[in-house]
Amino acid sequence: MKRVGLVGWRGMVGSVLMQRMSEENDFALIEPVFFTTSNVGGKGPDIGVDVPPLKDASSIDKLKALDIIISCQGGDYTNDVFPRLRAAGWNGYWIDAASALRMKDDAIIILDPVNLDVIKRGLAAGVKNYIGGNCTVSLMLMALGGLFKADEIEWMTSMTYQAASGAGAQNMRELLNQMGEVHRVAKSLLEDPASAILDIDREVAGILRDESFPTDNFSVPLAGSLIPWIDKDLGNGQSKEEWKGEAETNKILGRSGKPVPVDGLCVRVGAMRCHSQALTIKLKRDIPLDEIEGMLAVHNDWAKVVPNQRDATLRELTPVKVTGTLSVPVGRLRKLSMGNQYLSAFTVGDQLLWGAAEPLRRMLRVLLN
Ligand SMILES: NC(=O)C1=CN([C@@H]2O[C@H](COP(=O)(O)OP(=O)(O)OC[C@H]3O[C@@H](n4cnc5c(N)ncnc54)[C@H](OP(=O)(O)O)[C@@H]3O)[C@@H](O)[C@H]2O)C=CC1
Ligand SMILES: N[C@@H](CC(=O)OP(=O)(O)O)C(=O)O
Repeated sequence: MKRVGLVGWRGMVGSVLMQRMSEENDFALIEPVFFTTSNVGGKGPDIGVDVPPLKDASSIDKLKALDIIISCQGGDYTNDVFPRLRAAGWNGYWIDAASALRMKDDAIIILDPVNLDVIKRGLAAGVKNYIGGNCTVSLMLMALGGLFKADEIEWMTSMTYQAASGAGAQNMRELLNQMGEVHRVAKSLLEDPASAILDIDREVAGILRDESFPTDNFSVPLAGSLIPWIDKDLGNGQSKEEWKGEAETNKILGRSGKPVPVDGLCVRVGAMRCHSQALTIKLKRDIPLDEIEGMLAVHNDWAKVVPNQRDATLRELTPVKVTGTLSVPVGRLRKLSMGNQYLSAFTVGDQLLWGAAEPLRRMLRVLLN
């Protein structure tokens, strides 16, 4: 049995990974060894069987004894430990949720329903580093895999509506605290059916702009507002999150020639853990809509085409419907007035599942098989 080290298992992504590995019985196939950066000797997670006490995640000697390491600990940990581990001669497989190694030449971005061929070529060539993609990119590719596979996309823009969870657990808590504050100031007026809506609105705008409003994590209000910038400022007008769209999409697809241009605006909204995206796609040719729907529906088991009708859209194509599931619905499919090669689409996906944890556990399965 392979000895598999798990680092970062109690964080937000790590907890979702543990849950999925338990559901899929992955622990029965491996000898798991749990690590910590804060509680050496402490108790590991409850996975239905006894596990040894937590080991030190900074110990190169302990890590060297493993065949496979899965890290959800974050980029700082990867940047610190990974180079030292390789320098010490460790030749095992490194699977990581953090972005630190994603664009390195000796790493493959993993999303097996979309790029199992790229992963297999990497394994055959001796590549040892397998890194989860950016959540927005992975979810877009799960939804549009059929069109990318058929190489029918000339270019694409994506306008995102990204959930609080993408910024971390503390940010999810802060969003809820912000919502609570907004309700608190409006409560008495809301309870009075005769109160004027503009009075309510004035109270709400007042607290959103008040210095006491909880913004330690987001730095500005998200509840009752939105944040049209995610990740670093690259200095050229583009955010790093926006840059990932084209860079990671083309790397995941293993395209060596001309990249498919993918660009747009990434925006944080007050959803909890589902990212949504509005996509405008320029097709290479005029493909009938029913053929497009067919391509998307058959590409993988999780992409679900939602009919472009009001009721179906409200029922099936929202973060509330998708949260906590592996389903990646894609709808609002129609040809735009710019011409028959211009297609619109809207997709929603849980950014902690297909956006983070699921590609990691499936990579483990690929290695075990
Ligand atoms: N958040 C997201 O949506 C996504 C994140 N990622 C990447 O995954 C990595 C991990 O992200 P995320 O899971 O959000 O990180 P978390 O901050 O939730 O967890 C990271 C580590 O923080 C430590 N920690 C300290 N206090 C606590 C606490 N109260 N509860 C739980 N853990 C605690 C744990 O380490 P220890 O047990 O050793 O103390 C844990 O492993 C990052 O590199 C991120 O970029 C990738 C895709 C999406
Ligand atoms: N940046 C993403 C979450 C994330 O962790 O992305 P990455 O793995 O590319 O750093 C978001 O804010 O929604």
